[in-house]
Amino acid sequence: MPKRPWLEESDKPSYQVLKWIGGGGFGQVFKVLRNGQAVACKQVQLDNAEAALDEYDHMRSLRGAPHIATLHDGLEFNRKTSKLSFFMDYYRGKDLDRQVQMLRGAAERFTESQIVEIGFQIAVALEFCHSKKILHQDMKPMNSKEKT
Ligand SMILES: Nc1ncnc2c1ncn2[C@@H]1O[C@H](COP(=O)(O)OP(=O)(O)OP(=O)(O)O)[C@@H](O)[C@H]1O
Repeated sequence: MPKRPWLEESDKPSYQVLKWIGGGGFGQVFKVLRNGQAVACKQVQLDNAEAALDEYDHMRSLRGAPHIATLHDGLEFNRKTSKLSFFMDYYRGKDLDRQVQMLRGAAERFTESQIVEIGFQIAVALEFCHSKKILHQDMKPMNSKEKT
């Protein structure tokens, strides 16, 4: 397990899972209650520890970036489940993929000004990443959420 000074090892998580949000091959995202606050928790298996630590480091350097979820302090490794967890601001609402599906189902579409606003926000966020020499590499509608 690669060492990081801020890595906390424990048998007992510091949070309570409220619901599963989604996930891909690499990790799963949950809405959790931590320190009395609802936050998003990304959980990754130990096999993907290097990638998870990289994502954590990148998110640390993106703190304060416009339109990017802010990372919270604390990276936890649970010895019992062999899972790494890190935390960020939780965004309610549907991801862009789901919104498009719903609009399509109702034979509707985003308006031109909505498309411009969404595209602009994504471009601003990516520009910030690039200014920190970070490439997203997995930009897709499912990874974009509406701020409600
Ligand atoms: N901070 C957050 N608040 C609310 N929902 C989130 C947050 N971060 C991610 N999600 C949602 O959780 C789901 C999974 O996110 P994740 O970033 O793990 O996606 P992925 O890229 O598909 O997975 P992987 O990185 O494992 O390939 C997506 O639907 C995403 O919109």
